[in-house]
Amino acid sequence: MKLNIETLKDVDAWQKAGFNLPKFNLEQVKENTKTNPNWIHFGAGNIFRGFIANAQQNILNEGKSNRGIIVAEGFDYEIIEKVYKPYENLGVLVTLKANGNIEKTVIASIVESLVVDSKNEENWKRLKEIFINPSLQMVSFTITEKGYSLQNAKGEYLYDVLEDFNNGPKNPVSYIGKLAALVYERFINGKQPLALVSMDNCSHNGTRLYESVSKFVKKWVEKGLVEEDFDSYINNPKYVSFPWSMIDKITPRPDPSVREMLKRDGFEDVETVITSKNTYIAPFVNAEECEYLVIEDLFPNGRPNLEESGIIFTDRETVDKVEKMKVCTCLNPLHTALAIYGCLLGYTLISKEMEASELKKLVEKIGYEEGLPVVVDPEIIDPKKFIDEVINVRIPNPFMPDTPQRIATDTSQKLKIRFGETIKAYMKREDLNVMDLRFIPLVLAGWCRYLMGIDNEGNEMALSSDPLLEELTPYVESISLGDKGPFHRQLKPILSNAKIFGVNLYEIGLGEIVENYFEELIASKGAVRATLKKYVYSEKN
Ligand SMILES: NC(=O)C1=CN([C@@H]2O[C@H](COP(=O)(O)OP(=O)(O)OC[C@H]3O[C@@H](n4cnc5c(N)ncnc54)[C@H](O)[C@@H]3O)[C@@H](O)[C@H]2O)C=CC1
Ligand SMILES: O=P(O)(O)OC[C@H]1O[C@](O)(CO)[C@@H](O)[C@@H]1O
Repeated sequence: MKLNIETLKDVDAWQKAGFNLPKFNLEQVKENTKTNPNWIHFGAGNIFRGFIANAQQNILNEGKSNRGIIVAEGFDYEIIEKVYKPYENLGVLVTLKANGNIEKTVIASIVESLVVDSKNEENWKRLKEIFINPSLQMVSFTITEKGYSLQNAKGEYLYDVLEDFNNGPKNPVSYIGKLAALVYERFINGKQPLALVSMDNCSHNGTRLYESVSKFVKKWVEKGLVEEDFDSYINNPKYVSFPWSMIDKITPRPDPSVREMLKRDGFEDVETVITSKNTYIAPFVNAEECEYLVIEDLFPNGRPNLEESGIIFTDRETVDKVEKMKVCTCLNPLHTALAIYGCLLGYTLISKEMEASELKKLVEKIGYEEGLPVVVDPEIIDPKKFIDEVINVRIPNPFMPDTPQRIATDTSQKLKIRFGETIKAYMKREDLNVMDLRFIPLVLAGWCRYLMGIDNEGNEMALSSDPLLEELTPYVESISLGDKGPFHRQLKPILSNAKIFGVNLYEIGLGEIVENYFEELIASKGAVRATLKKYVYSEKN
């Protein structure tokens, strides 16, 4: 079976092969969207197809909407050329459920795909047409955290950004410059309202997007390249809003095992493309079943009725709390603990780690015993239920091809939020004592052990990319398995760095505890697992 609109007409063949098909009139929805678009999404990658487009498809299937989504790709044009156009914007979502069931759904809610390239006359003209249409309500984004940056790591403006600052909205080349130019079109064509909704995984994402867009607006106004009022338009939420959101659905890259399964089911269009910009994308997406999307309800021109597909609309404070609940306590600290110890113990699947009772116990201790007492409770989602689902359903899902090595990427940037917030909360609370924390320090010691680049068996181990590796690994490189402590001299520069942990661990008394764990973790080959077992099963704990 090939993936295109024509083959979908052979309903029997698809259904026999176990695929769910769209239950709406594709041509009609396409036509409605063309004339009255209400939603355009920037970032044509996996999470968009695996979560967001599926949400709209559910609503269309139930007859509760008559319009689809237009997708726009402004960074990696190859995605559109190789994975959207050849399949007429269709895709297959493979949902890998924790009970082993696999659901295959043909997604047809994306009705048009465009490259955001001001040199591509046809697409640029169409984008302008969409942006000036009063019916447009929402522009959403999944463009990674990098997508919002106007500067490089040294804090210098990128070349494309500087070009656009100087040239104004005429022929923009930078990502946010192109977006700002399209919003300007809307401004000069009737000042219609609009919501720009970041759905990326960064804290306070709406503000991140606002800051980038408003930088362009300010520069252009300063240089007299746009009407002065454009600034007030962008800064008035009655016209343009930048809601915050929290998104959660583990969506790994297209996996070879899923590709083989689809092939066996007779689906022919399975090849993964690795684009020259390093996007891993295929006509199918594989993802877990569980998903959360919580969006601040701030839509000056109305919004798509996504609540019909389980998406939660609420106030900004609640979005913030949900994000903190997930990132500081209920999901990401557990992920990072499994990433560090998983790499050290030679695992290549997160789910496999959960079969080792000492690792499962470790995350239970971190989540339930150390995290939950200080969790930020968003009220709309019960933290205990959320963490139960993470520990019992999501992370152990044996069908999810997710790896500790992927999650170990950039650990130095993640520890502050994932563990530092809990440490700080213990320090603030009178009824809690930071010195009672045992398992968070064990993870931090595990990370110092990880930085040695030697696994539990004493073999060299590749470290996942991280901007601080070059700075930190030299501190521990002279240490060998079996060395005796103290290791204060070597570990102090790491453990005292408040930029990494959110606090100087020595100042609060945890530095020495981490050092002691570290000494046990390097005692011999096999000491990593032995130390874990010793502490997670100890009576005291
Ligand atoms: N995959 C996942 O499990 C989850 C992803 N997310 C969020 O979605 C983002 C994208 O994830 P996927 O779609 O799965 O990744 P992907 O690799 O499939 O697609 C990445 C998308 O971002 C664009 N992009 C990459 N670098 C860019 C840049 N410098 N400027 C502008 N656009 C750029 C690409 O062109 C592509 O559209 C993540 O970074 C995260 O913020 C959120 C929750 C889960
Ligand atoms: O540790 P990282 O790299 O942020 O990845 C965490 C994973 O879990 C999630 O937070 C789940 O939504 C995803 O963003 C990602 O797949």
